[in-house]
Amino acid sequence: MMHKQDFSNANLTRLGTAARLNDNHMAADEHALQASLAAQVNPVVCDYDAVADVLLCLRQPMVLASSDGTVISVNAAAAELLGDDAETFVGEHWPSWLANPFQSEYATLFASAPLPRPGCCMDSYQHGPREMQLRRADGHLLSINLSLSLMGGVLPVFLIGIEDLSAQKAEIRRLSTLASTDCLTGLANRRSLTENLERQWQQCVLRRTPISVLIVDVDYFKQFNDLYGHLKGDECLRLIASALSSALPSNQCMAARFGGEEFVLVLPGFNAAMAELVARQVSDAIAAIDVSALGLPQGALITVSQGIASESCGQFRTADAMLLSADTALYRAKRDGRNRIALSD
Ligand SMILES: Nc1nc2c(ncn2[C@@H]2O[C@H](COP(=O)(O)OP(=O)(O)OP(=O)(O)O)[C@@H](O)[C@H]2O)c(=O)[nH]1
Repeated sequence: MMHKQDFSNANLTRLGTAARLNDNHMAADEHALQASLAAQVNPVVCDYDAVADVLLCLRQPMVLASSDGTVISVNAAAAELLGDDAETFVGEHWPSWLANPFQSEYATLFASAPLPRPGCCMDSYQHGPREMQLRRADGHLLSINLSLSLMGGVLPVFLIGIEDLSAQKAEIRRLSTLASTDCLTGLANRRSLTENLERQWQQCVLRRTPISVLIVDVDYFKQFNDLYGHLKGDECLRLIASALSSALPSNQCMAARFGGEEFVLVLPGFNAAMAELVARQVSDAIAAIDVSALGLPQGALITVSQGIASESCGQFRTADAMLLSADTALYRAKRDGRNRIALSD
């Protein structure tokens, strides 16, 4: 994975020594470039020995690299993050640790020129945290923030600060799942439904493809609760949710809990006839629920009523209008006796 450079000073973790050795071989124009660089960055000549010592003491993952990107020193925290002993990484070209596009960006920046190139934007060489991915020694990708600091002086070096973002990312994922999921059934919640429906609506209108919504409402659910108790009612809603998921015809379609004992299916690309077929599959999946698994007597029935509305040639001006029309159709299905499917006019 790592691109090892022939770094002849690899064992010279004392930067002062490295600086002196390199300094002897430096061409006159490189001196000139360094001088101009030092003037831009920090005119004070750095004590590299002290820098290296401080770096090793820091608890934050830090790497010290020469101006061509070769790693000179890795502290214990950085080694742990990279996934191997610190010495393993000395001599490597640090941009090779990164996933693209940052690997290419930094590799180009640091590979050819022994110094930061004159005229190149200084922000490329020193910047605050930038989010990217780093490949650990075991191949796993890690989300990180990388900060780059250029220390100008006799021999410019780079301090690379790394912050592991995995825990933060995992927490964001957890919270975002919580914010979009209905906690009882595990389906998408109403907030997520509203966002998804609006997005799908916009896309379908733009592509001139149909879109349908299906509202599914459990019949006589108050009676169910009264007869078998609220907890059984909760279990029943979970089984219904799983039946709805199983009836979804594609990954683009979504099942959500609208509220109470009401659910909505969003069917992008589906016209009225196709949506009706899905509604029939929903009825079949609900009829197939094993009531004995709920501890209900044989013969106990769970049924749903469904209302469908479809947009294919400008019937509705908004997604909400389509949803309202599906609700009106659902009301008709209830009024006409329940356990049936009604299409909007
Ligand atoms: N167990 C349980 N019951 C719920 C939940 N949310 C809503 N309900 C119940 O669902 C029932 C809905 O009753 P109604 O609106 O009268 O509807 P219904 O009895 O299904 O009658 P129709 O829809 O006309 O067939 C109420 O008794 C609510 O308490 C829930 O999360 N769990």
